[in-house]
Amino acid sequence: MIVLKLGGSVITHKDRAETLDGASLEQAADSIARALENEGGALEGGLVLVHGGGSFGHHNASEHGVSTTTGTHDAGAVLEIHGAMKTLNQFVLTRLLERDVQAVPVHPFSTACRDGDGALELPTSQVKSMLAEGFVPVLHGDVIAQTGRGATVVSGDELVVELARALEADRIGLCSTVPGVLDEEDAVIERISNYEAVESVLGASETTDVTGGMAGKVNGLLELEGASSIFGLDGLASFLEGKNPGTTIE
Ligand SMILES: Nc1ncnc2c1ncn2[C@@H]1O[C@H](COP(=O)(O)OP(=O)(O)OP(=O)(O)O)[C@@H](O)[C@H]1O
Ligand SMILES: C=C(C)CCOP(=O)(O)O
Repeated sequence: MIVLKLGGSVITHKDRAETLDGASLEQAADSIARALENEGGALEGGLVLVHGGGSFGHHNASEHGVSTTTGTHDAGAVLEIHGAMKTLNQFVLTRLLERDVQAVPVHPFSTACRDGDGALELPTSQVKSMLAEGFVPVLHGDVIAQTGRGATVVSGDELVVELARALEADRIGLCSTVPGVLDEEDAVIERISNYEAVESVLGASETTDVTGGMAGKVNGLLELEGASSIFGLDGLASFLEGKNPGTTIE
C-alpha cells in the first residue's frame, strides 16, 4: 500500500490566507483517480492520503502562536485551526469523490495526541479497517492535545511517517510545490541517505509555516526503514505508476 501526502503548498496558494489552488488540487485528484482505476497497478494494496495545511491552518496557528512545540489551552484557537483544516479536508474529499475515489475523512484531533515529550501517538486500527473496506482514508495536519501543553500542531509530514511505520507501507510519497529537494544550484538532489550531507541546503518554507518546511520532511523520512520520495505535482502520476520521481530518501 501507498502513503501519499499532498502538500499544502501544492493544493493551496500558501501565501494567501485560506485560498485553494483549485487547478492543482484537480490535477492531483485526476492523477489519483486514474491510478486507482488501473487494476493490478501500484495502488492495488490501497492508498492512504494525508494533506498539509498550506494557506489553511498555518496562518491560523501562527496568529495564535501555536506550533508543533508551543501549545494553547484556548479552545477557541483550537477550533479555528482545526476548523480551517476541516474546511480544506472537505475540499480535498469533494474533488476526489467527484472522480469516484471513495475518500473518507480521518481528523487527527479526535484520535491522536502527544505525550509530554512531544512523541506522537496515532491509532491506526480505524485506518486499517477503512482500507480493508476499500475506502481511501484522508488525514490532514491538525492540532492535537499534548500532555502539559494544551494543544500543539501536528504536521502532515509527521502523520505520514507514523502511518508508513504502522501500516508497513510499501511506498511513501510527499508531493510538494518543488520538484524534489534542491541543491545550492536549485537542481534536484537524486538521493539522500544522510541528513548531515544535505543539512546546509535544507530550509524552512518560504511562506507562513509552523511545521518546519523541507528540513522536517527529510529528517522524518530518514527515520523510516524503507525508501520514500519527495517530488512535485508533475511527478505525481509517475510516482503512482510505481516510478521514483524527484528525490529518493533512503
Ligand atoms: N533544499 C530545499 N529544496 C526544496 N525546497 C526547500 C528547500 N529548503 C527549503 N525549501 C522550502 O520548502 C518548501 C516545501 O515545504 P512546505 O512545508 O512548504 O511544503 P508542503 O508540505 O507542500 O506544504 P504544507 O507544509 O503546507 O503541507 C518549498 O516550497 C521551499 O520553500
Ligand atoms: C498548521 C496546521 C494546523 C497543519 C500543518 O500541516 P502541514 O502543512 O502538513 O505541516
